[in-house]
Amino acid sequence: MTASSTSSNPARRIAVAGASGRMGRMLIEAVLAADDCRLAGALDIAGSPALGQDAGAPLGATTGVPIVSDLREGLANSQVLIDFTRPEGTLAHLKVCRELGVQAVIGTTGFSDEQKAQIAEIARDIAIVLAPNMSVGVNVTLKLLEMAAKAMSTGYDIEIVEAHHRHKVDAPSGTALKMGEVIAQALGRDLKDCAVYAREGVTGERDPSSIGFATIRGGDIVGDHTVLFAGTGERIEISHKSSNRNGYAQGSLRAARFLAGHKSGLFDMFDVLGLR
Ligand SMILES: NC(=O)C1=CN([C@@H]2O[C@H](COP(=O)(O)OP(=O)(O)OC[C@H]3O[C@@H](n4cnc5c(N)ncnc54)[C@H](OP(=O)(O)O)[C@@H]3O)[C@@H](O)[C@H]2O)C=CC1
Ligand SMILES: O=C(O)C1=N[C@H](C(=O)O)C[C@H](O)C1
Repeated sequence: MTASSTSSNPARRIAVAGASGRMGRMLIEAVLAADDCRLAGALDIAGSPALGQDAGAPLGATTGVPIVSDLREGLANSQVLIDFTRPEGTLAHLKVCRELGVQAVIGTTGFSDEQKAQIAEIARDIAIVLAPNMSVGVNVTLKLLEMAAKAMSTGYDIEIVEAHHRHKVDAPSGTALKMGEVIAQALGRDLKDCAVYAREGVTGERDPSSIGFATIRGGDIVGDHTVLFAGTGERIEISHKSSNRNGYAQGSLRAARFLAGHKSGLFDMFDVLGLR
């Protein structure tokens, strides 16, 4: 939905955390371009050289919204925070969101189980969308994987290969892990018991119940994911490739619009896109 805002349907007031990051800049551009959204705050970490700049400066735009590190100041006028930062930053932001009653769309990846549990606890008070990949294409791919895994539950070895830019700090990607979880669940397995994250030396033969992961880091690759179902005499590859970051930003805005109808609860992009 990209309906223009009206007096009965006012624009969503959105703050962006990690405003000077790769996703932060993309999100600010997307918010400024959306008729039904308004940039209401921009946050970055203390010490960032971007602090004090107009949030639109990298785009050559003047928004009147400065990038600040004070969370209460950055969130004061906002209904939703869109956060693509680091796990510890996101958790700190969420605590203030809960205090102020600000909703959150979280794209950050690399959370520990304990950090995920903290997010779930905060979602008892505010509505949150948490997803390791906001793009429509990746979420449809997850549904395809669910179907493929059920149909190829025996006789096929499952390997997940992901490739990202040289700056990415977590591995495997949040999306690759989610793909693994979806496949494991479809097969009645627990990813914790069957994931193989590295192979080196004399590893022995492949355990047929395992789900393998391989990680590539290099250059400016935006985000590629391929799941291989390798059988005898045939193999199937299901791939998604992002060629820019706009799909992640547009998915985040859809999530921000979706949250308008919710007071509390933890949601993902299946909820936002009606894929559940
Ligand atoms: N869900 C999805 O669809 C997608 C998820 N991601 C995830 O989003 C996250 C960010 O990715 P990307 O934009 O490429 O990363 P960047 O490193 O380009 O940007 C991160 C931003 O967060 C800031 N930051 C770093 N640490 C903290 C902290 N502790 N508290 C507050 N702010 C902090 C950085 O500031 P500084 O540079 O000064 O350190 C920077 O502005 C990653 O976890 C990535 O995996 C990415 C793309 C899509
Ligand atoms: O860091 C990135 O760039 C991306 N991170 C997300 C992930 O870890 O899955 C999503 C996307 O692949 C880009």
